[in-house]
Amino acid sequence: METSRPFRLGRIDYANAWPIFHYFGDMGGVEVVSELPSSLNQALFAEELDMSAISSFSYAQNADNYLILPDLSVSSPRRVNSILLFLKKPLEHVLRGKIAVTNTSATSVNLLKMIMKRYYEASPAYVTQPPSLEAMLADSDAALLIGDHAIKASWENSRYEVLDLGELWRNWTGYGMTFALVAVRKSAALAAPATLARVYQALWESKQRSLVNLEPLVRKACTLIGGTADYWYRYFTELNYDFGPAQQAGLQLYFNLANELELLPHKVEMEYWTNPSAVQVNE
Ligand SMILES: C=C(O[C@@H]1C=C(C(=O)O)C=C[C@H]1O)C(=O)O
Repeated sequence: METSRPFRLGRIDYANAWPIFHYFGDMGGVEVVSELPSSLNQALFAEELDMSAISSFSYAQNADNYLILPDLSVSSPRRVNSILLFLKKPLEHVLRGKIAVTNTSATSVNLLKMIMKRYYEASPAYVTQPPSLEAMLADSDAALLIGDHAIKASWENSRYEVLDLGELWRNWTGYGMTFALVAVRKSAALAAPATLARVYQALWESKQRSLVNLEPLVRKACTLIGGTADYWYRYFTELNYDFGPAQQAGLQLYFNLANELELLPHKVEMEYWTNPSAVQVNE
């Protein structure tokens, strides 16, 4: 018997995760919490959530206690369009200077550190700040923003040169990058297997339905965030929501590099939840 306590599911409050959640309606016994990635990372770790979309870096930090939900992610094979480094000074100066990074991210901040260290062979200073471009650039040479904050800042500040971290990673490694995964705490998976299976099925169906017809998401984005329909069609199309062999290989490389650079204290072996209702029984 599962307990009567609601199953708590975390949803990333950025457009990049909409396909996974857009059609996830009310479900008995499930409470949805909508937050920015760093808050969700913390809440899942603190056991305030049972399952959540989280930064892939946060999965790696807690891989012993979490399982990955298969075939769901926020990834980009090439440019991501919303993980952007805004340069106030020329790049040569930034490489020796100071970068302000958003306090809403875990994956992208560490990705930036890897790119700086290994791709540019540079060691700039970092300072963490709330995601407000002008305040960040007041005292730094460049600023990293993610999600809707990055998108809006890119529309409003065309005077800055902008580097797309998805594109840099791809040019450097030849791989795509996975920024977010959906993870469940192992103890929650044991305590509520049937609810978990229902939630997973609904998230997976939301993804499929969203990608078959992007129009409702595009319209919602134009209304809530702004921009043109063309922008949002391209945005959702250039992102990828699968977690197949290609995405897994890119993310494993990221985890290995994070460990080599001591951003992660241990190696990571990805472990998956398997859907009991999908298991074929041979009679
Ligand atoms: C694609 C993006 O990925 C996001 C980046 C995250 C991070 O850097 O920790 C976390 C969740 C993702 O939704 C984005 O913000 O644009």
